[in-house]
Amino acid sequence: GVLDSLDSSSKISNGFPKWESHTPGTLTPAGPPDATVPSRFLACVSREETARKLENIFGSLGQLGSSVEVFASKNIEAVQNSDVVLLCCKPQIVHTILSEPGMKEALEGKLLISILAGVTMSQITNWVLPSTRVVRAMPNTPCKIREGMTVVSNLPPSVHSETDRAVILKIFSSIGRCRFLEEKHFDACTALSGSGPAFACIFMEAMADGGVMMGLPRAEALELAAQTLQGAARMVLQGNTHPAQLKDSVTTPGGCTIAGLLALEDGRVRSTIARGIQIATERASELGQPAKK
Ligand SMILES: NC(=O)C1=CN([C@@H]2O[C@H](COP(=O)(O)OP(=O)(O)OC[C@H]3O[C@@H](n4cnc5c(N)ncnc54)[C@H](OP(=O)(O)O)[C@@H]3O)[C@@H](O)[C@H]2O)C=CC1
Ligand SMILES: O=C(O)[C@@H]1CCC=N1
Repeated sequence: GVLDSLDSSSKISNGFPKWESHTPGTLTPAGPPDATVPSRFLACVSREETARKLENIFGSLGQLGSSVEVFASKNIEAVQNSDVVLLCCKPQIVHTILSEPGMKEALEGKLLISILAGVTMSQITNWVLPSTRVVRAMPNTPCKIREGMTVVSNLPPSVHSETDRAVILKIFSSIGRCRFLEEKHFDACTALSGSGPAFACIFMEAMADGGVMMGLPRAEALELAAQTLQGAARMVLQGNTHPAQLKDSVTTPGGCTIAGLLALEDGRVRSTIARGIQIATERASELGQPAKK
């Protein structure tokens, strides 16, 4: 089911929020119609060429794909015909898009969800009319296979209805996990889960390289590395197990795991990774902001 109990007030034990088991759903309604499940999707791009590409992709998706209409350079028309608008352009051009003549009016009274890194709610709120309900979300690329992690900014009850919350959860928990957090954490979330797949892939590639160095064929080395990372991650998420516990349970006294762990620690692996998140967070905070002189 959806993770609607996972707001910032969820209980923490042993450093872990209490996770509910979560099977990502789909946006295709089963049973009676549900007002919180979008039934029509309008995808906006700027170029005809991209529009054709998207049409081919959606065309190959069968029933779900056929509910998507692609618009090239027709943002106003698409927004006029929508209840919920997902803003997914590059941070540098958001102001241009929101300043298109007629855009403010087209967005009046609507839910506007921005996935832009670094662009704050207050910036977006300043570019739209007061009746537009602005929300920030930070998804990541595993959303493509419904294994995403999306963080959504907390919804103040004075602005958002239960329907907004339900719509947001339907959208993002259909493509992975979804959690609400305060906006002040967004740059860190952008670095950790938004950029995180890239960091995880570097680690995965390095593990595979180590296997190749020791004579494993490349393809098998990569399979072993990827499935091992997936398995460890699932043990953490499904078992509410702390990574340190998992690590200790693999580590036989005097065995090979501790030998490998010490070599990694000599390379300052943990502080290097943690600093990577710190630097990416700092960079995220600069995106969508005026360039410093
Ligand atoms: N990549 C990631 O993992 C994540 C990215 N984000 C955020 O998502 C956003 C998009 O990033 P990314 O997907 O990499 O960027 P892309 O360049 O791949 O996508 C941007 C899209 O915006 C369209 N576009 C550009 N100008 C306009 C316009 N004037 N009107 C309508 N559509 C337009 C482009 O269409 P066309 O190709 O036709 O020009 C393109 O389809 C960024 O703000 C980023 O911060 C957030 C979370 C994760
Ligand atoms: O690198 C970026 O700016 C975007 C935001 C999060 C992931 N990619």
